[in-house]
Amino acid sequence: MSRKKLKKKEGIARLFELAGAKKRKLSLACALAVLSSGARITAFFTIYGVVKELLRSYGNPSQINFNRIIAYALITLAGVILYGVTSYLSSAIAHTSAYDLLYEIRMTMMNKMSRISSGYFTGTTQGAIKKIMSDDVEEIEGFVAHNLCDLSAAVATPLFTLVYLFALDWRLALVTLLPILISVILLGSCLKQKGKAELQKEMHDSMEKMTGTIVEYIHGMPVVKVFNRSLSAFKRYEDDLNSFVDVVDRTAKANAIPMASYYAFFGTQLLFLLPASILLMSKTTNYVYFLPVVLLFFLVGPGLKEPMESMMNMMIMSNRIVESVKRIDEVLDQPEIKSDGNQIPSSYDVAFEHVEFSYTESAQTIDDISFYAEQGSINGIVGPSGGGKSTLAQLLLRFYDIQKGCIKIGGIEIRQIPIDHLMNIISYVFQDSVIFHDTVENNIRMGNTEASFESIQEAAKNARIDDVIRRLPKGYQTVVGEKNTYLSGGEKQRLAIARVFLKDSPIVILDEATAYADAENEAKIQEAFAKLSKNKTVFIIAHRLRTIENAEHILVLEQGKLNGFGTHKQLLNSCVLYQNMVAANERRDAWTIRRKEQEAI
Ligand SMILES: Nc1ncnc2c1ncn2[C@@H]1O[C@H](COP(=O)(O)OP(=O)(O)OP(=O)(O)O)[C@@H](O)[C@H]1O
Repeated sequence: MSRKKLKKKEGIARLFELAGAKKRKLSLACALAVLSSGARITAFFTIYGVVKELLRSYGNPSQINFNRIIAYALITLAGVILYGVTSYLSSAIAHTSAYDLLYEIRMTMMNKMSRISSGYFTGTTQGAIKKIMSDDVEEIEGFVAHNLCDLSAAVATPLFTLVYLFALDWRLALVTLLPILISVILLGSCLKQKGKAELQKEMHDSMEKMTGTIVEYIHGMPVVKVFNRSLSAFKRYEDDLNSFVDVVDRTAKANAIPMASYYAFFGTQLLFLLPASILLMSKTTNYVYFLPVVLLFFLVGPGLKEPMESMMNMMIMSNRIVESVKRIDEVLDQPEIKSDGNQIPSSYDVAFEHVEFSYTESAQTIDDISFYAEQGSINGIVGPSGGGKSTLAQLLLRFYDIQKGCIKIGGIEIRQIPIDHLMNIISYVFQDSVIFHDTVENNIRMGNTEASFESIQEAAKNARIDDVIRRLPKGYQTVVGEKNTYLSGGEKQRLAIARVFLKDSPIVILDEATAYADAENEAKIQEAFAKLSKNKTVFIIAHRLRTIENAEHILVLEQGKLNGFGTHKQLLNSCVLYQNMVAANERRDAWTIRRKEQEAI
């Protein structure tokens, strides 16, 4: 499917496109629904045939053609059976297709999200994505499972009926159609009303905002509790809820008059049919032909109300899913991080050449940075908070694309390296390691899905976490976060280091965590990391300068600029900022020692 082609389609047409290979199944369900609607109305016409036959032989029963009546009875029976079978099959296929579609859309979106720039996933978009992935996709699933086939049937039933009625008597058919036409025009004007699409969009925006606030409220619950801000945090949710109620209220008001007139006209066929039939009857000479026709119109005319009504409801529903499909497309249309070439580096030295990057137009986060790190070297990145350390490291992984300069690995510009390969040759241990709600084994296996259990254990031993895992209730099969099996921050980081051992990539980035700085854990992380660093190009974002004293190079970053570059010794002689940082570190260590001495007295 070409993206160009996808962009042109909207609503139901786009839904079929999203269904991919499953769209044939979906079309089959709709075709069966149309067939079932045809079968459903057969009885009306066979009854008409029987009445006509009986009237033709009125006063002379011997003239009745019983074979014809039996044929009508058999057609009616066949219609009933066909209706039962086709409507069952249509509903069953629609339900399975709906779940297939749900799966397809969610997988396409998950896939897409793994290729979108990290810059897209800010606080606000997280709530929106949650709404799209759950609410909008569910709405589409509901529409496909319950409404799409009904819509096909609702269109087909009145269509079949009207064609037949026109064939019988075009004048009465026109009279039957008149109130329906008036209602449809009223409803059409209601749906196409100026500002209707905006109102629909406003409703979705408002729901998105509400979901975002709930997600943020739940994520921030510990902070809310500690600062006793439950009421004010809840107030924001209440405000969002109120604006949602306001949009719903305005939508209801905008619909009130057209919808009321629509319902008033709908189903008034008898009002029109009665005078028209009396008029036509007064002019006919052939009662035997005309009476069953009038009877059929009286029988079928008001019956048109039900399928037409569901058709209108379906149209309103399909109008709603247009917005849901649009929102899914907004995510699917996000630009992807793509590689411009297919070059594979054969060595793993890293070079930054006049690199510039900013998140926003107002501030330069990385400002003209150049440095060279040899293959197998250990490189510390230090500097005041907010200086751009994490950003610099993330640029190597193309979490964001730089605006000026270039970054090379093994002499190849990283844009020229296939993105999957780039991810394979770099490992990143984040400050706050993300551990998934899964077994410990599977959490480590993320580093290499093909790995044997023995190599997973080996990686855990190297990361100094094997003993902790063994103490868990089910060892490596324990699901993290379930039944009170939690890991501490430091343990989580060691589990993340185990992943990196298993991945065994030639370039490693460690974002050192300050939060888990107890002596025992720090020593364990250092031990694990020293082992991991052998023969790899390593970047350590360090908060404790001790960690990187022996590094080949230390980059000192301040407000996005490279303030100093060299070894610990070189920087002590040449970089004032580094000297100050070392002095501050020493004061902190001395204070810690003094405090320990006081505690010991
Ligand atoms: N996703 C983002 N969008 C906009 N600005 C951001 C984003 N992430 C970071 N920044 C800003 O970029 C600057 C550098 O942040 P970065 O996290 O790289 O600094 P850091 O040196 O790693 O800080 P710390 O030592 O506190 O972790 C900061 O001013 C920060 O506010």
